[in-house]
Amino acid sequence: MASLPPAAGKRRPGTPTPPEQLLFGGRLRGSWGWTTHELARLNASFLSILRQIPRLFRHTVTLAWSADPVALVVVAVAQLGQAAATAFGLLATNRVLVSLFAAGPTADRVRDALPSLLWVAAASAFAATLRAVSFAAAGRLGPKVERVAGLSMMKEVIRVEMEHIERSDFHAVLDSGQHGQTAARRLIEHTLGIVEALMALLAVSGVLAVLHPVLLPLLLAVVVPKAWGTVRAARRTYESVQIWLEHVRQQGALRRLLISQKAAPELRVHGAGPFLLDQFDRMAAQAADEQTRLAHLEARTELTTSALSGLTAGGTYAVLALLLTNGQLPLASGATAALALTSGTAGLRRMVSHIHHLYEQSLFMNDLIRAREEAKKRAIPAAGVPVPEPPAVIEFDRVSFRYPERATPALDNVSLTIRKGQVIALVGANGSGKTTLSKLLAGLYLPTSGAITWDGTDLCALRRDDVFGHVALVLQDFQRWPFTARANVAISRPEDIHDTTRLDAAAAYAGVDGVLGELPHGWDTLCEKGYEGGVDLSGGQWQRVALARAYFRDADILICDEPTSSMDPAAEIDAFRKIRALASADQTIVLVTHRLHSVKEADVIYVLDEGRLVEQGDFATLMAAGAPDGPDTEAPGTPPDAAPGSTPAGPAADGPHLFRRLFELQSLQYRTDTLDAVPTQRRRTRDATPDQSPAGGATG
Ligand SMILES: Nc1ncnc2c1ncn2[C@@H]1O[C@H](COP(=O)(O)OP(=O)(O)OP(=O)(O)O)[C@@H](O)[C@H]1O
Repeated sequence: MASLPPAAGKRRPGTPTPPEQLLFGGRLRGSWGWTTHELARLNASFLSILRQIPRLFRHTVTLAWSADPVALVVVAVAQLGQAAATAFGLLATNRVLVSLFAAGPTADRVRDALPSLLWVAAASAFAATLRAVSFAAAGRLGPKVERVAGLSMMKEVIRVEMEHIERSDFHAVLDSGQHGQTAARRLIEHTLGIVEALMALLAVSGVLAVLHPVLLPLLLAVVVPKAWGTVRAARRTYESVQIWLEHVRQQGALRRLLISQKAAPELRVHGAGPFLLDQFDRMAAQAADEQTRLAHLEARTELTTSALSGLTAGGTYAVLALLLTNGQLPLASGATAALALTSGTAGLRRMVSHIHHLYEQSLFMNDLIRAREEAKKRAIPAAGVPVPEPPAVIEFDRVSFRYPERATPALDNVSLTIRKGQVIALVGANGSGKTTLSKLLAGLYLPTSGAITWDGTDLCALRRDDVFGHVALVLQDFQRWPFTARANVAISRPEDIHDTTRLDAAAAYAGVDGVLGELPHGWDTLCEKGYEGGVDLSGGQWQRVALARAYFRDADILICDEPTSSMDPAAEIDAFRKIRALASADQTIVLVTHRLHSVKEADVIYVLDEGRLVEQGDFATLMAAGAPDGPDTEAPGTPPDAAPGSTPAGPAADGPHLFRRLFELQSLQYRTDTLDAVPTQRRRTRDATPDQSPAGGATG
């Protein structure tokens, strides 16, 4: 293992360490919106934080009220009661001391002090009971606030238009918002902490004011150095956390990779394991150095603040002594004041710390609110024209679509028609726009220009939930839900999740019944390796599960995007046969595929090229187009200079009559592969029997 780098020392923001630069190209900032808090937190002074307290306080109370008003009232009453009990307890303590310090025999003095002592005990028991009540109510409030805050955001997020979900700027806002969920709970904790400390402080201040007015500023004098120390240490820690944030993130990424199942083969065979471990070790050493640096600084600050605190406390007690010797304060009151000062300074210290944390958490909470509001603005409209029946005709009229942050359109002026019960095939080279077209058809995206109509009504005007209700999807990058087999299939129609008869039918349809039947817990087996009882499926088996899921949805329009790319040839033929069979049951099938042999039976094949629709027709028409003796069907998008009906010397994947060319290319490839396989086979046979080969005979 390579030697470790020298101690990291204090690191300037924005300077990546060598492993960060080597593996991640610098800092791993991504587009996480919450990184914007770095500056906010580093630049905010304690005074500016203090100024925001009323607003934060209002916000927290509103949130808590919406989560559990009863618990909030209980906490408030209990805290007021605690403050009153503390003040009463201190005054009763004062009376105890007055009795004890009075003249006369000790037995009499103790007897005199006894009733006040009982009041002290009662006040302390009352305060303890209220503390427990407040603690229990706050414990009830915290999770509820977290739930309300989280739900309020997620409820909006799951309805955001796809187009916005894919925008990096909006994603950053969502990412920030996620941190606000736990922040909501902490916000409550710190607000309650501040209230509790404030109440205690008010009680103590009241008592001190009653004893002697000069004692109040003394209370502040003791706590100021500690408050300064707390804020300084907290700010230093934040600064360090923020500056080293990416470092920690990268370390986390490396740690996950080192134990990842997916990375395991390359970690071993390519020797990536030791290399990454070395980088990880360097990063860990740098992080440890930073911790050491912080600990040293903290010790220094602690020493300084303790010294200052000691000095101010000394001064305070000197003033107290002066008051006592001058006779301005009775001895008993002096003792009570000492007790009150101790408890007051502890309360003040707690308050300073809570205020700082409250501010920090409020930044995250603000993000949650922003994410919620932004999501609401970008939501799929809930209203629209109802779509009770599946459409007889879906039309694309000069539809173009451009992804956000992309310069060129993914679909360019596409016009086509899909009729109920048809099998439609979308074909074309990689990136030609097939998946995009099928997502527009499903209502996931709306056209940038042009219109998609369902029986004459513009898709944009339809109630989108109804549109989705008529569609089932098997996407190329379908979700492998880390749930049970049951949930994986039934998630397309969750209301029927317990309908095992329908589940079995879906599994049989997709040809995955055998595999699922052998799972250790049947339908309730977890399809996620790495957890107890969890299993993993092969790529082809997962694809069948996705197909079963689409079947289980029982929708009128089935869109299958490369549904068989991981299946073996027999499974693929079987899957296509079954998918096509659905069309005869009045379902409309849209098949996106590169396997051109499997679209022979499609009613219409639409051929896309760089976002444009360049050909359309059934298989026979498309194959005949441009053939030497075939019809001279000029395809949409055929370049004007291309000679109609001309046949190039060999198959090529572009130019006019694209479908025929692609098909011939695939057939030729298949024939070449088959022919290549023969000599290979012969070679293998020959190698296996050297004695029959000439070489084998010569050496034998
Ligand atoms: N989510 C996205 N954001 C930005 N651009 C995208 C997105 N999805 C696709 N594209 C771009 O849009 C174009 C069309 O992509 P699309 O996935 O529709 O093609 P495709 O024909 O389905 O390709 P393939 O055969 O490889 O699946 C491509 O240039 C692609 O890079």
